[in-house]
Parts: sequence; structure tokens; C-alpha cells
Amino acid sequence: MGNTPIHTASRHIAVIGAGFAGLTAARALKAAGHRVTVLEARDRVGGRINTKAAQDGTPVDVGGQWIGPGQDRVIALAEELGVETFPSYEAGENLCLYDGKLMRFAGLMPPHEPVGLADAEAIFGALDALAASADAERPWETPNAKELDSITFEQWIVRTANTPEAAFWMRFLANSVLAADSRELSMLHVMVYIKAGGGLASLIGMSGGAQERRFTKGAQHLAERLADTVRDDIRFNCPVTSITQDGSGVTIEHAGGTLRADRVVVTLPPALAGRLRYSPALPGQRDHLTQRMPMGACIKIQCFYDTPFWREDGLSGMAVNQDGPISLTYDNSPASGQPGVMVCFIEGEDAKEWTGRSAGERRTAVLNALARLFGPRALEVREFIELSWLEEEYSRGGYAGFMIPGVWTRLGPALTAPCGLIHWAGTETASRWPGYMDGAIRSGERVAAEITTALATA
Ligand SMILES: Cc1cc2nc3c(=O)[nH]c(=O)nc-3n(C[C@H](O)[C@H](O)[C@H](O)COP(=O)(O)OP(=O)(O)OC[C@H]3O[C@@H](n4cnc5c(N)ncnc54)[C@H](O)[C@@H]3O)c2cc1C
Repeated sequence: MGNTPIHTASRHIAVIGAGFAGLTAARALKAAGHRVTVLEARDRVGGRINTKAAQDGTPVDVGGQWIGPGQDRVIALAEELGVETFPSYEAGENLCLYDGKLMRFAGLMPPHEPVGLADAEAIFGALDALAASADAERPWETPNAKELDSITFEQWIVRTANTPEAAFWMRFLANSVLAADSRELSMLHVMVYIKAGGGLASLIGMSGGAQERRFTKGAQHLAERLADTVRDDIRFNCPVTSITQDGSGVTIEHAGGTLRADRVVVTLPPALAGRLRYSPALPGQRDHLTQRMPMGACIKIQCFYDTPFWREDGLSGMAVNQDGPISLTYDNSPASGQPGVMVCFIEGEDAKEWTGRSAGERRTAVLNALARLFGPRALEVREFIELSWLEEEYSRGGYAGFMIPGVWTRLGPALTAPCGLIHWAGTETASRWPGYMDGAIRSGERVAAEITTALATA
């Protein structure tokens, strides 16, 4: 697993959550000779990964789905466990509906008028350069960290953008990459996130970027194969409610009873970790951190068609939509190209609004938006599958938790610092690819090494 094994007496480690972070931690701890018990609230593994089946059996990822270069840990895991991937479809031109005008374009930027186009390109460059100066391992040590952490991404946009086009693309970036509104995000957090994901091109690209490949049988396939390595140690339908530490171990209360262990790994996103009861109470800095790391907000929708009809028009299926409620679409058809599947995202403020509307209203609004982009054939949908992650009791949003201003510089170390016998993991704690499956896996590996070291020196 890439860690130097340190031999210690076997202990019992509890792991809360059977997403990629928890499963990876459990597997590594077991491999190091410990007994593990994974307590999972849901009746399945995967957490923010969830593959459902459409009526015709096509796998549909209602949660995370893409992987790309630089995400070495998830790629290595898929190879090791024999889980097949295929390249995302991206041939053809993209669409952008902006200022009431529908533009077709190749590459990253639509043909805005020259001043707006130049300014949009310049602000991407400025953000990328600033992000390169971030310290993703220790964000609070980034040059000018305090200043950058005292403003929102929106304040930086207002200062830096000279045209509405540049401001639009930056707000769109916040929505599409972090599922958050530019007014909520710490500027320092945006920089750290970009740096940790290898730069803007890496984050937003398809081939060569984070959207390059998908799992042939859905991302859940990888979670299931990983779970197979610790299957007998997972207890489902066991939402944890409290963790009590004493001199010799931890007592964990969950819906199925009580578990005693030597140490515990909590892999929940900080906002959910903050809802557990801890005795003794956690240090103030850790609690205030969890009070200030809200979840991103997104609704993921997939529309099924007999064929990917947009391909016949020379379109890739990728569209950016200023009018909402969907802000972004991609061709999400299976590798065979049949049926045609269009994935649409409602993110940030729009997701908060539209999660409260009826399913019927959402369906009508989504299909009307698709018809404006791709023409009336978009209305001939044969299946409509949506999931609002805001409504998921054991996620309460996605893609991930993020930092509002002031958190990284005042409370940052509390994100990963163990609290006695409690260790923290989860994608939010990763310094590479936080917010992604890869970050979750890295966090599971990091926490397993942390526990092995702690036990060796205890
Ligand atoms: C719509 C959407 C699209 C995404 N797209 C991508 C993508 O394309 N590529 C990518 O790499 N990433 C993507 N992500 C992000 C990715 O899914 C996550 O970063 C990753 O899966 C997080 O893994 P984790 O183990 O850290 O957390 P989680 O998967 O959230 O695991 C935490 C686990 O804890 C459980 N739990 C919660 N509360 C309790 C409790 N009280 N007691 C016990 N168990 C509990 C949960 O049920 C869950 O199983 C997306 C996420 C979403 C929501």
C-alpha cells in the first residue's frame, strides 16, 4: 500500500463510514495485522459513490464517476482490483448559452466578443498562477495566506474581472468544480483546491483532465471490489451517534448497539462528523472547524434517450448554460454509445433552491433547458434519473465539504490532528485531490499509516 510496515501488537480499530476513505483505511489496517470493524450507516458501501441501474440495466452513477491523470491512487486501485474503465465521449463541438446567445465552439472557450474573451482567458491564467503559489499540504503557510483567507472567491472575482464574461466563468468554475457559490468560498480554499488537483486544466479537462475516464460498470464496482477485501468486517445499517474515550479505548454507540475498540477512524465529511456526540467533548478548534465546513450542493440528473442524438449534429454533449437551472451537461452514454445518456448538474445556489421544488417542476425545467441547448429531441426522454445530494441523510451535500473564509488559517491543522484515540480521514482531509475519490483513498492510506505509527510509539 505504499507505506512502510511497522510491526505492532494487533489492536481493534473501528472505522466509521464505508466510502472509499473508510474501506481503504480498513483494508490497510487489516493488512498491518489489526482487527477492524467498519460501521456504515447505509445498507451499502460507496458513500458519495452510488451506481444504480436504468430500466434497461445501463449502470448510472448518481454520485461520483470520473477519474483522470494524476489521480494515481484510484487508478492503481482499479488496476489492482481489475476494474475496467473507458474514455469519456468528447468528440464534436461544445455549446454555451450566454447572454441569450447559443454558441458552438471547440476547445475551452466559446466565441465571446474579443474583449470579453481576452479577459476570460486572462482571469483563468491569473487564477492558475495564484493557485500555483498555494501550499496544499499546509495551506496556512501559503504566501499571504491570512489575506487570501480573509476574502471570498467572489471578492477576488470582483477585484480581478474587468468584463462580465470573466466574472461569469469564475462563478461557473466555483459552481461546476466545487459545487459551491463564489460568495461562500474562501479564496485561499479555491487556490488550495486547484493546486491539489494539479492546476485548472487538470481539474476542468476531459482527456488529460479529471473527467477523462469512467468505470465501465459504474464507480460502485470499484467500491464493491475494495469492500470484498474487508467484507466480513463491515456492519451495515449502523449509523453512529456517539464516541466516548476513556483511558483504554473508545466506546461507540450506533443504531445496532455498542462497539468497543482501541482506536477509531472517522471518515465522515466534517459537517457530519460535527453532528456526532463526543465524550469528553472535542477541543474547541476541532468543533469550530466542523461548524465552518459546509457541504457543496448539487443535484445530478441523467436523461436517457434511444440514441445520443446530439452526436449526429456534431455535438459533444458538453454544454454550459447561463440560464439555469442546469449549469453544465456532458454526454454520459455507456461505452457502447447506446442508449444516449445526458448528465446534467444543478449546483450551488440553484441546487439549494431546486432541491425544495417538486420532482415534476425539476423535470420540466431540466428538459426545457436541454431543449434550448440541444433542440426539441431533448424532450423525447425515455427515462429520467435524478438525485439531490442535499437530501441524502448520510452525505447532506456534495461533492465535498469546503472552507469558508478564515478557517484554513485559524483552524486548518484541526482538520487532520487526531483527538486522543480518534483519527480523521475522508476526502476533505487529503492534500492531493481533496473532493475526489482519489483524495478519499489517499486519506484512508494516510490515516492507516498514522495509526500504525501512533501504536508503535504509544
Ligand atoms: C454528485 C457527485 C458527483 C461527484 N463526482 C465525482 C467525480 O466525478 N470524480 C470523483 O473523483 N469524485 C466525485 N465526487 C466526489 C466523491 O464521490 C467523494 O470525494 C468521495 O466518494 C468521498 O469518499 P469518502 O470516503 O471521503 O466519503 P463518503 O463517500 O461520504 O463516505 C462516508 C461514509 O460514511 C457514512 N456515514 C455517514 N454518517 C454516518 C454515521 N453517522 N455513522 C456511520 N456511517 C456514516 C456514509 O454513508 C458514507 O458511506 C462526486 C460526489 C458527488 C456527490
